[in-house]
Amino acid sequence: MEDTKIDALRGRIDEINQGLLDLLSERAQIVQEIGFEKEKQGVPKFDPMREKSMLDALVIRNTGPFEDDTIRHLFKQIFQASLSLQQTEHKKQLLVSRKRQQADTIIQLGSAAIGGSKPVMIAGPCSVESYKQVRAVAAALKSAGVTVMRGGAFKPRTSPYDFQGLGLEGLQILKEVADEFGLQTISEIVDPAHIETAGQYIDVIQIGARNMHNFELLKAAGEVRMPILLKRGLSATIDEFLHAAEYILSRGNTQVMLIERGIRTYERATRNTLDISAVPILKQESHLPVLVDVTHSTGRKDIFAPCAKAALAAGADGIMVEVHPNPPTALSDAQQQLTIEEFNQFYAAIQRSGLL
Ligand SMILES: O=C(O)C(=O)C[C@]1(C(=O)O)C=C[C@@H](O)C=C1
Repeated sequence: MEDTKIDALRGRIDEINQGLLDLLSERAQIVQEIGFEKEKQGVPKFDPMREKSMLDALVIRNTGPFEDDTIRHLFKQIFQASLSLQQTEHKKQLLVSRKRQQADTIIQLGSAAIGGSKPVMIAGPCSVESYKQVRAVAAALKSAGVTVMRGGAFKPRTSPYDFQGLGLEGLQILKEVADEFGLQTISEIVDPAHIETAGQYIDVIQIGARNMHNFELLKAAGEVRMPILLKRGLSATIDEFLHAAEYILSRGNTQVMLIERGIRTYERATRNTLDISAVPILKQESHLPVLVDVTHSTGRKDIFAPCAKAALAAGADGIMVEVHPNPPTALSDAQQQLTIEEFNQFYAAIQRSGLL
């Protein structure tokens, strides 16, 4: 007898659930429309004042049996779900989003197609120190078959007393050596005023981890029509990283490569923590090429090779590593740069793995 009563009540609850679901879905569609409108007008999605006035109106009309606080809590959940619906829609609209562009972006750098079917190796000294030093690395890369060289001319360092780079002279050295060996070059630019002129000397502008949130620099990088290598900020979430890339694409420069370089965590066994999961997530969420910098993420030569293999196995489009003819004398990152011989061994090990 009792069971029949519960069954009947449950039957009514099932009907109410259906009614609530229909209403929630209808509400969600309206929320999406508001979201599109806000997107067009550039208005923030979250509107705490509107939420507060809705909650106040609801508790005034609340006749129980739920407490006012419970009503507030339940509706706050609905608002939160609505907000994240608007944000998911917003993400799909991003130019960097895989939802917006299915096909992989491929960046042609001489003979290397970054983001194409074959991953690439990018190597070079941390800092450009002299013509002789860069030339020695370039010759080694050339004979190993590596065609893209990195080298820092402007060096944003933690301490203002550390070597700050050769600046323009460093870019000139890179150009001279790249022309001689037929290499493509990547170098960091830190000042929006240098973005225009960088194209005369280098093939790819790098925006460093410390500048990932420098929006004026990102905007300037969006104005040029040359490839940009954007490093993930030290404490940047994947979402923030993608939005930084969006700044560049939104200005019309679609040639952007992302590079995971380790994030700051409590772990001290490595210089930073290589966020390997960022690789497949970025590949899923975005059509842009994704590279991994094994030098800065780990800071440990002894684990470069396994970490590079892990990155490639996770879907990375390339690896970046630092090489110096004589690391102990290097003006920056002396501890973590490979000698030319170590680089050759490292590169051979990666090639033997069949991942590159
Ligand atoms: O009214 C809005 O502006 C909405 O975006 C809708 C809505 C809601 O779910 O009612 C969603 C998020 C905002 O924080 C406020 C309200």
